[in-house]
Amino acid sequence: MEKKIAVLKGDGIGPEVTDQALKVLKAVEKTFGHKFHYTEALVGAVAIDATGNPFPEETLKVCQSSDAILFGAIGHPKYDNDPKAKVRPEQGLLAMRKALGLFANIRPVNTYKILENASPLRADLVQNVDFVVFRELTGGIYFGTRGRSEDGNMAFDTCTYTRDEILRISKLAFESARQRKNHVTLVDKANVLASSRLWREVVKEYHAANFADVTLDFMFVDNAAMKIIQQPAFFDVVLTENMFGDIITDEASVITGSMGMLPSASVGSVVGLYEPIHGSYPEGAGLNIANPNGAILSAALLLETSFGMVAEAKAIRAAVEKAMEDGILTIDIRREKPNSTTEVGDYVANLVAKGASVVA
Ligand SMILES: NC(=O)C1=CN([C@@H]2O[C@H](COP(=O)(O)OP(=O)(O)OC[C@H]3O[C@@H](n4cnc5c(N)ncnc54)[C@H](O)[C@@H]3O)[C@@H](O)[C@H]2O)C=CC1
Ligand SMILES: CC(C)CC(=O)C(=O)O
Ligand SMILES: [Mg+2]
Repeated sequence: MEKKIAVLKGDGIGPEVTDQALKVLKAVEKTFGHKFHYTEALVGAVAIDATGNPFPEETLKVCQSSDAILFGAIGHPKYDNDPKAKVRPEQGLLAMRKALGLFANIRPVNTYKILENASPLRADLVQNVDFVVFRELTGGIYFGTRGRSEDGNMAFDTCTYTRDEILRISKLAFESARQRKNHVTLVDKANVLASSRLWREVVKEYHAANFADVTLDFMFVDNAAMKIIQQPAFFDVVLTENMFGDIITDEASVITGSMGMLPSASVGSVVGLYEPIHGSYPEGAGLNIANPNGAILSAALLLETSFGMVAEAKAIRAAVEKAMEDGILTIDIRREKPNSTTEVGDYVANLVAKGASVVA
């Protein structure tokens, strides 16, 4: 049966990188004999401009009636630079995650031999880095009560978590560890925060009762930020709350050579959403310079996770790697004679179109 994909390109470089992922999905359709149906919908600043709402009802409906969602990025400097803006693109992103129940954001961090020299870290530290961050996505400080005093001199944000919110993502992280190196690190700030102490308590109990065969350790987030640079190969599965996961995955992305390389899958009970971890990179928008690999690899995650198309996902990943080995690299990776966003998309799509056997 024809699979339905909602396409939410968003703002800035979002449309440019999503277009490359779409090219690659179309190549998959051809090569593997599938038929996908794409429906575009608005989110972010473009949605505010068109409707006044960063996540319009119509977009929610499109998402709910799709089998998977491909998302670009949102965000625009006209809102970033206006602290008094009443409606912001980011509200659309958060509303979408909440409305679709996307409680787990899964961000794989793996390095490529060909990119070892693009990393700010020494090659010996980068080798064999392969970990995955399970970031809680619909709780914590991004969703807590916030406010500002009437005189404007005080502001607050609150971080809350419930036992159930911690349990459901912990289950996914431990299950993933069993398929990997059997090692989970809970990253928190339990020496200071009550919410982190609840995370520790719940994860410890849950581990002992259900996943005692998995190695579990605990690390304060400031230490984790250091360890990701000092010894990134230490990590296998990182389990953490919303804001810590947001911050440490941007940090981790540069180990691979560029922020533009990392894909992610957001899952819950309704429909999966797939997006590169980066934002709308406004300075790069319209210049055809952004690295589309994070978006393309997000399409691979979509096929694998939402459609169970493992060979197709493998073909995309192999094509991305082969393109880089063939020297097809955007300016974030190679400053001399870089390739454009569209050149990378065309090259990867071509490799996939040449046939699964060529690249798999
Ligand atoms: N999921 C989303 O839609 C996200 C949206 N944002 C929004 O994006 C806007 C810009 O935020 P920033 O903090 O500048 O984060 P950003 O992720 O957009 O860009 C940070 C830096 O990363 C690099 N970069 C990002 N994507 C790249 C790509 N595909 N290829 C090459 N280099 C890339 C660029 O050097 C850029 O200056 C803001 O409005 C922010 O709120 C930020 C993060 C996530
Ligand atoms: C609006 C932010 C929470 C988006 C972000 O930085 C992310 O999801 O990585
Ligand atoms: Mg982020």
